[in-house]
Amino acid sequence: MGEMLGNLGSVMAALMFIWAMFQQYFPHDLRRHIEKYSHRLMKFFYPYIQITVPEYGRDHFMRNEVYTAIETYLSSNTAVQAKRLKADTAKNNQSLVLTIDDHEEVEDEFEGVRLWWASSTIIARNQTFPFYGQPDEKRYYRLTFHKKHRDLITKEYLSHVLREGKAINVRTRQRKLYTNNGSMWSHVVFDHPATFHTLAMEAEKKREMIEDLVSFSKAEDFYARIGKAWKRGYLLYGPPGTGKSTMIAAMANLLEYDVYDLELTAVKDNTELRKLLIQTSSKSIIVIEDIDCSLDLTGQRKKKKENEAAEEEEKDPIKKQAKVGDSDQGKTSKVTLSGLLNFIDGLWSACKGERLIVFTTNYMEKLDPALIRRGRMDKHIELSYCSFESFKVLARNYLELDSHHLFDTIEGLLGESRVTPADVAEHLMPKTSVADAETSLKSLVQALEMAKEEAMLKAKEEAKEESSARKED
Ligand SMILES: Nc1ncnc2c1ncn2[C@@H]1O[C@H](COP(=O)(O)OP(=O)(O)OP(=O)(O)O)[C@@H](O)[C@H]1O
Ligand SMILES: [Mg+2]
Repeated sequence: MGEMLGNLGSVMAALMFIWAMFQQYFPHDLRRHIEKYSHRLMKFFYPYIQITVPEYGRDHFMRNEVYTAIETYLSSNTAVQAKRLKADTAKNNQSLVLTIDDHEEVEDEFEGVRLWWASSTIIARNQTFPFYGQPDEKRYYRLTFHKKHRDLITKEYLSHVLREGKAINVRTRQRKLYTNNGSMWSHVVFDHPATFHTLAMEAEKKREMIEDLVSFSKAEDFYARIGKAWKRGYLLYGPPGTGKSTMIAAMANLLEYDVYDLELTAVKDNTELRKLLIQTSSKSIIVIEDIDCSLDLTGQRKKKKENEAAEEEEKDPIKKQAKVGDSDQGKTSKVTLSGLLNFIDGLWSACKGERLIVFTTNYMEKLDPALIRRGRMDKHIELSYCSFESFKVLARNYLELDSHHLFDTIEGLLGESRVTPADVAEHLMPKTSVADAETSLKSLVQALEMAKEEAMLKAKEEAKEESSARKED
């Protein structure tokens, strides 16, 4: 079949050449007639249908998504048949990707129906200046199948190929960590090793979190049905060193999402912020760390003052006249909380695809109520001081220990002191190459005893201050 198609291909190429000559030298009407009859003739003798998928879309800038999906599908399903393959490395990756080479043909089968894929190129010259234009290589895939299977192939097979290709692309892609520099994102490969397995947190809380994330990632139809954008907001709060950033990495690893670490202080104004958010891709987590520090939370108060001033100006026509021209600049000079929230709730939701948005803070109480009101951030997650359960996760990670005679002492001490998982992790980290688990645990016990004493002293002082304040009253 392949050979037959190959011969047919050469005949077609010859015909095309003759046709090009005709186009140049024959009058328009005659050309149209010949075109019509040649197509009819083709239909009669040639029982196959061909579908062509070019590498680049009409705008020539964006690589055709369908082409990419087909390329991936063919590399993993049928490339073994091809005798000539193209080898390339995946972007930023060491692994080798094999795709079928130009003018190579492979066969595929779908529900008992055979079909053929060929990869080809055409050299197109710049038509306006044929002598000066650079030859422009256009690559495309051509699918050939018998016309009696038209419905099966165009409806079911093609969507099967796209689905498969896209799924493989998602599985094998290198994930990225984006950071913003003004209104531009730049990225590095995201390679954080944190997982929910290594995250020190109560098992029940962890399970709930994983379920929430996984069901979100699978809920495309649900979100479409209820008419809500496929987005979910998390607010992670807790003291420094309790694992907020670590949890974000674990979330990204669990769902295989990219991470956009949005530094709001580097964003000039709400317009720039919108630009950045629109550029984010689907399957990503947008992170704003320390939201209380990076946002102009006084925005509202400032605005109020501005409004009062504006009212005064309204009353005073001379002042109003003087202000004309610069009134707009003041309003957009900074990213404001309302700018951020309006965009997240509003227009940005129209961007296709799933996205998580995560805010972190050390001070829940400092946050503007507008930010934490229910329905805005879907989930509030507290990461707190190290519990015994969390400690056990760390002991397993760092020391490969499930039990030890010091565990009971540690459990008691953890209940009476406030240390973060980061502090605990520091003591479990082997300091020398000969350090053993016993030494690490002993150093942790010492640290916990000190923390307990400090906590007791602090509590005493606070009680003293309180009683003296009461006496003064
Ligand atoms: N819950 C945890 N599980 C595992 N490791 C943790 C946890 N919390 C902290 N750590 C360890 O402590 C280090 C610091 O934690 P992390 O950066 O996640 O804290 P954070 O809550 O983001 O702090 P900050 O508020 O200062 O940003 C991590 O690199 C990790 O090794
Ligand atoms: Mg952090």
